[in-house]
Amino acid sequence: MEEVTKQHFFFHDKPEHAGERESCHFCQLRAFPTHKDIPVSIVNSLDGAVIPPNFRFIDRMVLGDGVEAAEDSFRSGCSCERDGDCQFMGCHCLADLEDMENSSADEDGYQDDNYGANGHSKGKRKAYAYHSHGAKKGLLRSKMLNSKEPLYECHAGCSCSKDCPNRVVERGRTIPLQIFRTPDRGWGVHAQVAIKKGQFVDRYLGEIITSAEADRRRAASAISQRKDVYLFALDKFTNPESLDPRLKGPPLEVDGEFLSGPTRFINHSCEPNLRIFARVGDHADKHIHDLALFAIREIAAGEELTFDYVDGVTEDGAEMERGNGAHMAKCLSSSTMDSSPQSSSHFSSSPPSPVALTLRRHRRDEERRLQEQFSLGRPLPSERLCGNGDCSLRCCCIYKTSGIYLPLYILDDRDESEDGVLVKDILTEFAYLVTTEVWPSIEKQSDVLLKARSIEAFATSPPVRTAYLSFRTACQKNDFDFTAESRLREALSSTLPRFRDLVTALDAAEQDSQRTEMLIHRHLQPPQQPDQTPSGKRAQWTQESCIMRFLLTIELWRRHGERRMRQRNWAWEEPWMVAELLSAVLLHYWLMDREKCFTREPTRSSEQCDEAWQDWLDKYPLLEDSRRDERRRVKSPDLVPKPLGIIKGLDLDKDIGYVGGVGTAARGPLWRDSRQRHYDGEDDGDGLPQH
Ligand SMILES: C[S@@+](CC[C@H](N)C(=O)[O-])C[C@H]1O[C@@H](n2cnc3c(N)ncnc32)[C@H](O)[C@@H]1O
Repeated sequence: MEEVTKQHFFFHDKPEHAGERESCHFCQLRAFPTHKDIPVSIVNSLDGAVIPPNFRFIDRMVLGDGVEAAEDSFRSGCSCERDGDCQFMGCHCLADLEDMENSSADEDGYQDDNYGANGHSKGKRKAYAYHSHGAKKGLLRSKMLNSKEPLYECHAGCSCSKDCPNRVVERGRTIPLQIFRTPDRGWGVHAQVAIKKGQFVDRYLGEIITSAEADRRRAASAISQRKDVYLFALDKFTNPESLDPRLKGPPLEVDGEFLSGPTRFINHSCEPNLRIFARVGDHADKHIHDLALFAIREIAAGEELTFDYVDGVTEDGAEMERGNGAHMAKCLSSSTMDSSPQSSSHFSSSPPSPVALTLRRHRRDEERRLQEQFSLGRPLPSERLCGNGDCSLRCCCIYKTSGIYLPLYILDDRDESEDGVLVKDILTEFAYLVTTEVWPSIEKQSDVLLKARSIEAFATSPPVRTAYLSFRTACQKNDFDFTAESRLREALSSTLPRFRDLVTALDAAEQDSQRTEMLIHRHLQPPQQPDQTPSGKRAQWTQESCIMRFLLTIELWRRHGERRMRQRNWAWEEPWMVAELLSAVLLHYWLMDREKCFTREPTRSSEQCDEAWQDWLDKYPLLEDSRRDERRRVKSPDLVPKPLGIIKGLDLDKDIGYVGGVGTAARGPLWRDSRQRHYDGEDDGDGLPQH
């Protein structure tokens, strides 16, 4: 404290610091209630520069004209009985969190208290972002540090106490900070105490202004590029499809140039030690979310604090893995490197504002690209499997591949299977053989190719991959033993009749949205099983319900694609055919998985999902409504699959994969029955073979 006061006098003593005396930044800082215990100090031992006289320190966000917080009637908080309950999925504040289905442990070796070593749930699922006990208590978990997920915290509207473990940002800065004069980059910030990896440092404060006002200020600024480094868009939840008009965009921005806290003086680095996170308290205020800075590694006392102003987004719009060499090269090349010996090599010597401008452009391009994806058949994030856009059930949100419902993993193809067979050939061959099995009546080779191509497009699409990962996770969590192929075949074969009936029921309910929604919800969720609980029931997955969920999920996606003319060849005529084909897809994925054809990549950002969609849309362009166009497109060389049998050395039925249909163990696949009936001229009434 004493030292801080000396620095204060150091400033004020000299005549050239008259400006500081007049605006007295230090008086402002001293006025903060926290100043005694966790002061912010200002020190300049290099030159006569003072903090700009028109700058004012603030300790909370200031709402500019036209910016409003949510009305009280929209506010809500959790009603957890004990503070400890605010760490679990049941806490209302965590309701928007991605379901950490696959994530009971993170790379810190962190394991949920309520999960056994094998990851089986013993009770409630822990979901909040911070470590809850031990030396790391209150620090952000590594899983979060590496992600771009927002932080959802408890807040004033909650029933928990101020000591609730999920109020880290709300409790505020705990580290004394010092604004100091750097030799080459104006002011910078350091702490005279060590900071732990995952520790909250402070919020980036400023005036929250409308996007129009931000544009006006940019234009008015003599050097508008410079202005950009103080403006941060609050766009974490911006979504053109949002039902909330405040989140549709363009987003509000925080201007820290004239009103801000000490973090406004933190410089940019390509090798930062801090990262900025969106933090939400009351969900009604997502449009004015906080920007919270956390340490992403251990920081020594006195080390300058820095963050990457563009956080890994490069000029060409790609998001690169942090710490990766390419990211570093791009980050550095976007500004001139200062090679002077006294400056550390990771600081660029010129302001990174051109990158910030590029980022803005990149965001606009990104939005355009997304709109194009939606127009080509990617489902809108607002679409739900059950068809009700207001439905908030997690199971209905598989199309939402950004924000809080970003899948935790992406299923990617390896180049080769364990036995050295090209994975892309396996999928192409699968689609081709299924086509010739199921539709033997298609005679023209070009029509067979077209049909096969559409089956391949369906089977390799992102929603089918996501559904398979959920299936696999559920099987593992519930100890369903499908290690023997025969077991999965048996389970599939006994599920088929019910699934076929469900498809028939969905067809019948086509005009009745309520009944459709009810049918879908019933089959996407675990069924209720008798139990000792007070209600006498407990939701519990069974083998059959897991299979039903997979089949129904991809069936709804098939219907979606068909409706949107994504692939009109996804019209598969009859319920039994749908049931058989979708079962064949599941069995095929399972077999390919067993042969190590896939990798499971942790999702780092929504851009990764966008990429997966883009790859798929590029590979399977939208078929136009006219046959003529389909033919023309399918003739393009990269669209024509290899003709049957030319994939040398690959015999799917024997080596890997599966094309034979599921049906019943005794009678074989349903399509064989149907073909038989077709040849015999037989008709068994409903056109369905009996199981
Ligand atoms: C948000 S301010 C940071 C505080 C600033 N140094 C100051 O004195 O006010 C951003 C400005 O700091 C400077 N700056 C930040 N990081 C820099 C870096 N790595 N190299 C050079 N200048 C940097 C640029 O002038 C930039 O416009």
